[in-house]
Order: sequence, then structure tokens, then C-alpha cells
Amino acid sequence: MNLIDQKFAELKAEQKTALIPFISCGDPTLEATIEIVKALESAGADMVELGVPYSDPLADGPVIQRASERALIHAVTLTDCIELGGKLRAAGVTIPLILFTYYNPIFQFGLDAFFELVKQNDISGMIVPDLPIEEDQELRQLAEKHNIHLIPLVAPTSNDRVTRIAKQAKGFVYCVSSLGVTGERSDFHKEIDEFLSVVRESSDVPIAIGFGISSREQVARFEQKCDGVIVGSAIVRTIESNVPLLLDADKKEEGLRNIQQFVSELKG
Ligand SMILES: O=P(O)(O)OC[C@@H](O)[C@@H](O)c1c[nH]c2ccccc12
Repeated sequence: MNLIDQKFAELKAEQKTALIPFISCGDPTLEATIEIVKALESAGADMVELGVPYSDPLADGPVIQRASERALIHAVTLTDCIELGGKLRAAGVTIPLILFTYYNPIFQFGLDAFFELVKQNDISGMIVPDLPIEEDQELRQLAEKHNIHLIPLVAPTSNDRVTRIAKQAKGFVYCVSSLGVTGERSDFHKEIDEFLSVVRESSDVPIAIGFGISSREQVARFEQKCDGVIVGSAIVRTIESNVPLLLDADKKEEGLRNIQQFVSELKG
């Protein structure tokens, strides 16, 4: 069984909702990312999205873009990010790992070699935000063959494609709460609740919501309606403000505690 399915089944039995942080790998260093994921897990994160830093992102807002820039100073590669999976396991992290990457790095890497490495490093799912359903056949088939969940995104503007996307989804359906780029917001798409109901009806897998969620109140609002809540920019911004501490051997623990505390608050 895939770890993502197992985690959602456990949470369902306890009537709980997954908290799913997104972070950028290598922000501020790959070593720090290992410590950060351990802190996220201790704070109650149920799975984690490992973002591959990319110089030409599509929907990343300014906070995630700056995180990518910090990582790319050290020339973090797709291979580094995938191998982080194995390193996280060696460090005792047990939550499901989801790789978040644009398609071009995968394509450059070569699909077969990519899945080999993903499999070796115990990654359970992937999100490829710029690959539309019309073009994801090859990746989807390989993912299925390797039992790695290809998690699709749907937006309130996906309209008649929602049903098709949701039906094919593996792991969970990532529902985008609002249009535009990632980043904290005070309100969401005006028909978000109707949209979530439509996705829920069309899908056999859990549904999670992300984009713009940054506070305990917002997490709680969506816990009622969704099986998972994704928080990226708000956590990445907390990492950003702790970069000086994280890079100082004597203050690193304090930085990690600050991140852990913020995520504990989100979790409630
Ligand atoms: O940062 P936010 O607003 O909390 O949204 C989640 C998000 O960061 C993450 O899932 C993500 C990062 N880059 C993306 C590009 C497209 C879709 C989603 C994403």
C-alpha cells in the first residue's frame, strides 16, 4: 500500500485532517532541510511536499520564489531533492514524502531514471503543476507502474475538466483555493465551498486544499470540508525569517524551534 493512502486511512479513522506543509528543498541548505522536515513532523505535519527549486516557475508567488533563489545559490538539483528522501528516512522521518516539481527537470532527467531514483528514495507521490491532464499519459502510466501517486491540481476555473481530473487522481486531489500565484491571502475564491463539494462528489480519493492558507483559523475553516490542508508560503516565510539562526551552528536549534512552534499552531 502507498504510504499516502495509509496515512489518510489512519486520519480518517481518527476523524482528523492532514496538515501538509510545502517547503523548498535546500532552503537555506540541504542539511537544514533535513532538520526542518524533522521539526515539521514533530509539530504534527502528516506528510510533506518537497519543492524542487526552479528558476522559471509558473505559479510560485514571491515567498516561494525567494526560497528557490536561496536554494539555487547552492545549485540544488533535482537529484539532490529526490535523494533527500533517502536522507530523511535515514534521519528517522516516517511521514509520506511528496515531490513537487515542474515537468521540464523530469523530462531532462529522463523518465525511467527519474522513477528509479524516486522509488529508491521512498517518495510516495508527486505533483507536477505544469503538466495538464491532456499531456500526462506517459508520466501517469510510469507512476502507476511504480506505485507512486501522481496528485493532480484542480482549480475553480477547471470547470468541466474537474470531474475527469478527479476521477483519475491518485493519493488526493489538490484543490486550488484561489486564482493567481501562491502566497498568503485573507479570502478565497467566492465559490470555494461549492467547488469543494463538486470535487468531493467526483473523486474516490481524499481532497486537500492549498493556496493562500496561513493561519490556524483558515486551516480550521477548511478542516471541516477537506481531508487535507496544504500550507506553503506561510511556513516558507517563517523559515525565511529564521535563516540567520539556521545557518548559525549555535542558534540552529532556536530557529528549528521557531518553525516547529508555528506549525504546531497551524495544526491546532
Ligand atoms: O504557498 P501557499 O499559498 O500556501 O500555496 C501552497 C503552495 O506553496 C505549494 O503547494 C506550491 C508551490 N508552488 C506551487 C505552484 C503551483 C501550485 C502549488 C504550488
